[in-house]
Amino acid sequence: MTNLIKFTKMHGAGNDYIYVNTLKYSIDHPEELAIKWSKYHTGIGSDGLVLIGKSPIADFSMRIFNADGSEAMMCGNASRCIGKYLYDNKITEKEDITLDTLSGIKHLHLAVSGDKVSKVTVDMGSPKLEEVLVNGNSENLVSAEITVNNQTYKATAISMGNPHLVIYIDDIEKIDLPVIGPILERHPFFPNRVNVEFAQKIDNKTVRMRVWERGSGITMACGTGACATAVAGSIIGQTERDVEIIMDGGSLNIKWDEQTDRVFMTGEAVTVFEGEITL
Ligand SMILES: N[C@H](CCC[C@H](N)C(=O)O)C(=O)O
Repeated sequence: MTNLIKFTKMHGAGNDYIYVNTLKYSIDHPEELAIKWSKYHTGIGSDGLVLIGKSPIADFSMRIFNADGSEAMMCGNASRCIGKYLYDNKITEKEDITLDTLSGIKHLHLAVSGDKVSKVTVDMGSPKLEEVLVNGNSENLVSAEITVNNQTYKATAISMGNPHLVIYIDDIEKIDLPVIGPILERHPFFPNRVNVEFAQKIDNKTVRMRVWERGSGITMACGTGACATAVAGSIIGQTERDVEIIMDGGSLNIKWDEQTDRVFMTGEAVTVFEGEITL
């Protein structure tokens, strides 16, 4: 029996995922499908697979699988796209939605124009300094030295529900991301691997950032990575708390609220196409 699954390809600032509504189509081996469907030549082509589902504690749930099949705890760009998916497809009429994720419940606020969502703001919660393992001891990295390929960088490790290593440098063009990204992703400090962001301050409110994502490699953008970049920039005194993060595929506004300690991410969400694929 063939089993046809309807999917939607969406992106946020160029970070593209395949979205499946599991309220209608059940998916029991997402790890395998994320690998197969993410391939650009033989699959649909994406940075990973996102499952939208129901939740006993929130309006909806999100699960996200990287292109290598590993499951991520949180995804900023996917959470915005889910807001658009739910509203544009008339699955909800709410403009404020709660989303159950592996890193807790996130709140989405939709900006609607006509009958479609144009932008989404996500309350990404409070950032934490990510604990890393240095010589067997748990430590925080704040502008701390990390050496790869005989080059020493100043790095800050932040958790936005998932782990990020943010490195501010003077000239982002000098970084050979395909070479250094995978080495840092698997640096011994991070036994569970890490998402890697290289950032260059343009001014106090603007940062250029490129990302190597754990499990997916170079992506055009990363929502949690943009949040981590803004938080790290503010902690090490490079930037203000309200910044524009410019990535290869577009930019996101990140506000780290002083009163509540919560990070708010705002940006676009775009539907690219819909299709059907056989399981
Ligand atoms: N692209 C996502 C993050 C995926 C994170 C994933 N690569 C991991 O933590 O393993 C974002 O927009 O936040």
